[in-house]
Amino acid sequence: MTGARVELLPVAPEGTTPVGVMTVAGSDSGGGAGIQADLRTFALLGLHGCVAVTAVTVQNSLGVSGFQEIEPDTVAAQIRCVADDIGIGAVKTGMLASAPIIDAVAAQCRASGIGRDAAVPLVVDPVCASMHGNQLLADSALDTLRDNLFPLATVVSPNLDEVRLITGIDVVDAATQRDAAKALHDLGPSWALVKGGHLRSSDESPDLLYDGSEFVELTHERIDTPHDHGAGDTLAAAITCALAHGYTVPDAVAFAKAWVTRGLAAAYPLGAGHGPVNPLWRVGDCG
Ligand SMILES: Nc1ncnc2c1ncn2[C@@H]1O[C@H](COP(=O)(O)OP(=O)(O)O)[C@@H](O)[C@H]1O
Ligand SMILES: Cc1ncc(COP(=O)(O)OP(=O)(O)O)c(N)n1
Repeated sequence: MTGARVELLPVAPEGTTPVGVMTVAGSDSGGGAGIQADLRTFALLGLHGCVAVTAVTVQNSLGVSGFQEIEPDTVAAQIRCVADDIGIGAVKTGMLASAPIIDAVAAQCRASGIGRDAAVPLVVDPVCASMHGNQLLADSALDTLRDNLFPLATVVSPNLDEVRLITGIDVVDAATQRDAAKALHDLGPSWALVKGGHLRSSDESPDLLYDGSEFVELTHERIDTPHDHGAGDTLAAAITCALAHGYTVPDAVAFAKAWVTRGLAAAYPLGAGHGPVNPLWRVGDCG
């Protein structure tokens, strides 16, 4: 399957330093989601990707069979040492696993000038579970996520399962998607993005962005594929790249939506389960 042409981000000339971005997320041993998906998108969009590992998952195309968390101080130290030396244009969070890790990340973001009211935009993708339903965030961490991290975010990007856990709203149509965007925005981020990938009732995959006054509807045709592992990570990683290049949030999300749709059109089977969204089409495009 081939996809539509996608607008790309500026690439630094050889030998010059690309714009830097950071992901604060878990490792996926199967390479489909988490840090591995983020770094693929960062690299293929021409950015320098830095990493703060929060957890190491034992995962393949069939699901997550376990994970080991990283010490909260070590997570914060990774952010600090990168921010102090390399500098970053935007930061994304993914799997944060526990309340102590969220607290450490939020405190370090405040200290390093990362967040909605600071110089460096923060994209919070509130990963709660894998696509197979394996839990990736402790239940006890939901309050911490809502109270300590959401108010720091430039944009939050939950899927519909995460919306239900965070706001209690069951999104089933455009009206409830708006209700959810308002409830998420009330938690403090500059923008709330309610992803509609799990709304399977139409030929489209409608996402809704809201900043407290303006709703922006972003929709693309639904790609008919079971290989959508890492779609949320890929979208949030591309938003992060575009923000680092100075895009506004609506423009960054529109760019990222086109990027993830193209990756879904190029998705490939892997193992016995769900294959990943595939930004590797870019490699062929370059050749
Ligand atoms: N089959 C699909 N076709 C087109 N876009 C999709 C499809 N599935 C998901 N998306 C898009 O991919 C992004 C991630 O979507 P979603 O599946 O809702 O989140 P998550 O991967 O976090 O569960 C969103 O922009 C969504 O609209
Ligand atoms: C380490 C890690 N981070 C995030 C995820 C979530 O990805 P996925 O299972 O594809 O679910 P979506 O959020 O994309 O629906 C993961 N599995 N592992």
